[in-house]
Amino acid sequence: MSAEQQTNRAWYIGARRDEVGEAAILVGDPARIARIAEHMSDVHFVSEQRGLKTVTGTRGGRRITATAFGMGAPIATIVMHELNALGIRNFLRIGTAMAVAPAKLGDFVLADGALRADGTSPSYAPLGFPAIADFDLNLTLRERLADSTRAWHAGIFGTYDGFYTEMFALSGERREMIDALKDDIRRLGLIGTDMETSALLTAARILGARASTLCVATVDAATQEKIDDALMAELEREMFEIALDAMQTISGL
Ligand SMILES: O=P(O)(O)O[C@H]1O[C@H](CO)[C@@H](O)[C@H]1O
Ligand SMILES: O=c1cc[nH]c(=O)[nH]1
Repeated sequence: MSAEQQTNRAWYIGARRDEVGEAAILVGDPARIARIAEHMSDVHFVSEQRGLKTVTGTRGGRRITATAFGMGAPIATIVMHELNALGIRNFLRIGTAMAVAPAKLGDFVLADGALRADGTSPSYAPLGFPAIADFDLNLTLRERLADSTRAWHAGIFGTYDGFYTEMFALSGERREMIDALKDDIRRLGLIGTDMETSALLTAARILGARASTLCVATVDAATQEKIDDALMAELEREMFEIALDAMQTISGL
């Protein structure tokens, strides 16, 4: 696919071309930007616009940008699209996902692809078009994950727009509907669910970029149990290291 039109300053994230690096890490939570910056040197924080925070820093001699999109596929793809228009061709989303057995709370889950139940990816390509992660990037991530002491799983994610209607039930009535969806998810052998991966993988292919998703499994799909904050903080630091190592290694496109 050909690359999208290029720009020197992105509309929503507000970054100029000289403020971004050669690869990008996309996070949801804006609080992760200051924390990932601690894992890089020579950091530059881009002026925040619309709550979209961006930092660029050096890791292993490469400039890497991290931007926080907040939540959900529409804004995640806007951020990817704008960084791509600034010249970035390598993307990794890192964050959290709901775990589907055999993945357990605290495991890493790597998306080889994703079921497209999001509403944004059809604006990039029809539903028959697969949402597949970049093979080289995932090989690099697999090698790095193999060196970690944590359990990890690679497989297909499911990406959904409705957090309280498709993933996490607050009421008993919703719980029954969501449990029925979870039965399908288990039958299909998905390893995790989130709100962005299928849109990002589809958009990246169309934009001529490579992309993948690496998450910590933070909510158990069957029980709705959540990971505790101390373990999450530890896993987040490990996830930053794995992601930055992979993005400093991967090159080209
Ligand atoms: O990966 P993080 O930023 O934690 O985000 C995850 O949590 C949010 C709510 O489900 C969604 O954006 C989802 O993908
Ligand atoms: O339950 C969860 C946890 C993280 N991310 C999601 O999209 N869902």
